[in-house]
Amino acid sequence: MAHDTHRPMDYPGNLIVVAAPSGAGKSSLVKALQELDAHIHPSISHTTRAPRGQEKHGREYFFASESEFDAMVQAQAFVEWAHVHGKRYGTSKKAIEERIAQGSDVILEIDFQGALQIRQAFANAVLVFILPPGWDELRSRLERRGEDSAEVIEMRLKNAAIEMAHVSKFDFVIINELFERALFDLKAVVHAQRLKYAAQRRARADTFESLHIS
Ligand SMILES: Nc1ncnc2c1ncn2[C@@H]1O[C@H](COP(=O)(O)OP(=O)(O)OP(=O)(O)O)[C@@H](O)[C@H]1O
Ligand SMILES: Nc1nc2c(ncn2[C@@H]2O[C@H](COP(=O)(O)O)[C@@H](O)[C@H]2O)c(=O)[nH]1
Repeated sequence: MAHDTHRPMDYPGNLIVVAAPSGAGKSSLVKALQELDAHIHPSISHTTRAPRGQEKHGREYFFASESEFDAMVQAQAFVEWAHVHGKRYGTSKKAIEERIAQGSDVILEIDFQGALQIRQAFANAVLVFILPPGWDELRSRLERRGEDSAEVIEMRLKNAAIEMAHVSKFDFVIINELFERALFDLKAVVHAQRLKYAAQRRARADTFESLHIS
């Protein structure tokens, strides 16, 4: 939906994409991961939904009006964007490109549509899907969180079934039943991604060196 640019991914930083049905626990896991790992930086998305609770502009999201969001779409400012739960959400180029170009790892918490757009633009991004242990638990997490109306919770549960139908397109699936276990699994994915691409970048550097190309 966002754009059709395909680029070779040769930035020194890694992109980690985490998608999940609303309430599965991705924000909680990503926050815990960031506390353990100073090299991971969050991508702050833009959204047309209203702030809830203690959310602050520029911290959880950049809250945008429909016309501001339209202007960004027109200006091709997004690497991906999608309609999610009746609102629009998007990742700006600014949110990620500078960081990965400087060698930082950036983590995106986005829906499956956005995740698949990121894969088109950044072939080396790793896509992780977080599953809740079951429907009843997903509902009770949304209810216990207490941030959304009953109507919004129903819509999010309905959309969860659509999201879950795309799980096979992801590189890794983590079941967030025991929080610490799921966090351990997410850390393992990040480490594996770093090792994989560090090795590839080294191999490429060696190849260039042996060909005397700098
Ligand atoms: N393993 C877990 N066991 C029990 N509760 C959990 C677990 N993981 C997260 N939660 C709780 O479930 C609720 C939803 O979690 P969270 O807000 O992280 O979900 P989310 O996937 O980021 O949702 P959204 O996409 O709507 O932002 C929160 O109240 C959180 O504390
Ligand atoms: N495609 C994108 N999806 C996004 C982005 N940021 C968040 N999201 C998705 O929205 C839902 C709902 O979030 P909430 O904060 O309103 O609960 C979330 O589950 C993500 O899947 C984005 O930049 N692009």
